[in-house]
Amino acid sequence: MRDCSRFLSHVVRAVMAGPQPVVLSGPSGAGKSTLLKRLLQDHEGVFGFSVSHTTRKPRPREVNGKDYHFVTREEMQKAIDAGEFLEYAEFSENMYGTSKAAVQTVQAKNQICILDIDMQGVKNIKKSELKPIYISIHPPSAAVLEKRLRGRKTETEDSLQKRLNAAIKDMEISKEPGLFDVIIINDDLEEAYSNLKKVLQEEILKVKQSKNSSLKDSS
Ligand SMILES: Nc1nc2c(ncn2[C@@H]2O[C@H](COP(=O)(O)OP(=O)(O)O)[C@@H](O)[C@H]2O)c(=O)[nH]1
Ligand SMILES: Nc1ncnc2c1ncn2[C@@H]1O[C@H](COP(=O)(O)OP(=O)(O)O)[C@@H](O)[C@H]1O
Repeated sequence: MRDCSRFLSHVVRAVMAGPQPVVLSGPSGAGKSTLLKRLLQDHEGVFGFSVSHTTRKPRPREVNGKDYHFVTREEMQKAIDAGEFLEYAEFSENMYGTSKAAVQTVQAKNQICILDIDMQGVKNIKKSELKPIYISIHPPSAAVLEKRLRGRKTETEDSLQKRLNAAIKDMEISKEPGLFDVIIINDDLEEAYSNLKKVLQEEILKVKQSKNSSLKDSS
């Protein structure tokens, strides 16, 4: 009986939490933002981006509250100390973190929550209750990654080198069995996007069906 109620409480929690979240990881410059922006645009109302906090400076065209919550190190540390973060990490001399509120905001809308996080974030989320689908986006080679990062024109030589060093380490770690559910090579963008959609097809369908049935219920 106790087992049964425990099982039911798991089910209730799973239903209340909404669709299964998605973690997109992979080296800086692999194409995570490009792919996820497209996913969000093409599936309006299905996906919601978990807006992280960071201490790095905004890039041109980045919007506070949409791309990131841009904060000072003091503000971020205070919020971490107050237990407001699901995970956080130091990357290339800046802090990054997923607040509990960022994920809850998306889940409250019954959308698939997408987290764009680094490898330390992946390892910490593994210890949490979130249970997402783990996807790693890889470039076809280190040389292509460097070319793309340089082409993006967002980095100084110093931050570019830090990203490339982290990339080499992270791509090795991501081959660890069981760490990622899927690794997608982003060589041709169309092909990578189509592979990403295939992996998420089932969850997309579930969200669309649940939205349709709640529309019918309310009419
Ligand atoms: N752990 C963790 N990593 C994050 C978070 N937000 C972003 N990142 C990662 O931080 C790294 C740097 O991100 P960013 O400065 O936007 O550079 P970009 O990846 O080169 O566009 C990337 O690997 C992101 O996936 C977060 O909330 N938590
Ligand atoms: N398949 C691809 N082919 C060529 N360029 C790409 C491809 N995917 C992404 N890019 C470019 O590479 C750069 C890095 O992509 P971005 O999405 O910013 O990576 P990330 O978010 O993983 O750091 C951007 O300038 C983007 O336009």
